[in-house]
Amino acid sequence: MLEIKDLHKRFGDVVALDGVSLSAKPGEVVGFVGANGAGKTTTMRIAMGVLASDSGEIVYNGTPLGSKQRQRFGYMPSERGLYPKMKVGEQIAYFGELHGLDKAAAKRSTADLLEQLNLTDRIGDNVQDLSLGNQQRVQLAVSLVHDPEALILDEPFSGLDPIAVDVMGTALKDRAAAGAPVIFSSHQLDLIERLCDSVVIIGAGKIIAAGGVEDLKAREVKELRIRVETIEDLTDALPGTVTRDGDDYLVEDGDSQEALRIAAAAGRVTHFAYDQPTIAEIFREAVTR
Ligand SMILES: Nc1ncnc2c1ncn2[C@@H]1O[C@H](COP(=O)(O)OP(=O)(O)OP(=O)(O)O)[C@@H](O)[C@H]1O
Repeated sequence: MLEIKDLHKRFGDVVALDGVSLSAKPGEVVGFVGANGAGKTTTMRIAMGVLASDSGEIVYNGTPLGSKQRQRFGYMPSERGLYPKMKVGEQIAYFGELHGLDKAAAKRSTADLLEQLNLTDRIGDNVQDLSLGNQQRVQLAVSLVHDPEALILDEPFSGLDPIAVDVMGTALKDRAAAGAPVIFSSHQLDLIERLCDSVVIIGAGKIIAAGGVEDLKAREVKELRIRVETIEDLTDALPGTVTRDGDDYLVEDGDSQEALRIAAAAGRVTHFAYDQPTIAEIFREAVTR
């Protein structure tokens, strides 16, 4: 388990982090979201030892995270960090060796990743000759080449086309399925909803909401949505405050069993469930609270 505990960080007068804590269990994919300047990059840099905190600690499997263990982590920094004039294959293998793989293992892992990321035919190209999206795939390969125990990725999906998003998403899910805790930041909340087990929302250096994706959604259920095959208008008949959304009835503050009885008496009920908010709605609600 990777635990980021009570981080504080100032840059001069700017309080960047004011008691930030979050954690990821083995196999858990955690989405880290927040407005621009909220503190995501600062948190991830501190977790990876690139930046020192003023206070707080990073704990991995019960003990403070040391540099040797960090070497076994995979990290995608926001500023990226590829050598533009180095060939794709050589570059990925080079980073593998830097993280402790022998030459043969680094080569093998590079070939596997290039295939997984649909980059095999670019193996001999200089990184600078690739599109930005493909450079990002190489960056992901660099962070995965040593079969990392944990992943910390700063906006790995920014600027990717939908196919590349799927490739990247699958790569992250595979790594989590192999037992790695995965934390990544993103502004693409639909992706967070699709890929993550948990979400942590940061606002102005503080955690403002956190929890399992399903739990967060269930906690803030909205209206009861009813679809019924009938030519009758049930707006006045249904209990509580009733509004229409297309052919659907949205019932707020009404007794659900009574609503079901009335709907079923009018016709065949084809949908009867509480609407759940999207992660994007939960985020907007949390940051404006
Ligand atoms: N090196 C630095 N020097 C001074 N201030 C900094 C530095 N790095 C970050 N900050 C400030 O710390 C705060 C948090 O920034 P951070 O980059 O962590 O936010 P973020 O959530 O990653 O934002 P974004 O979504 O825009 O990438 C901001 O107010 C930022 O201006």
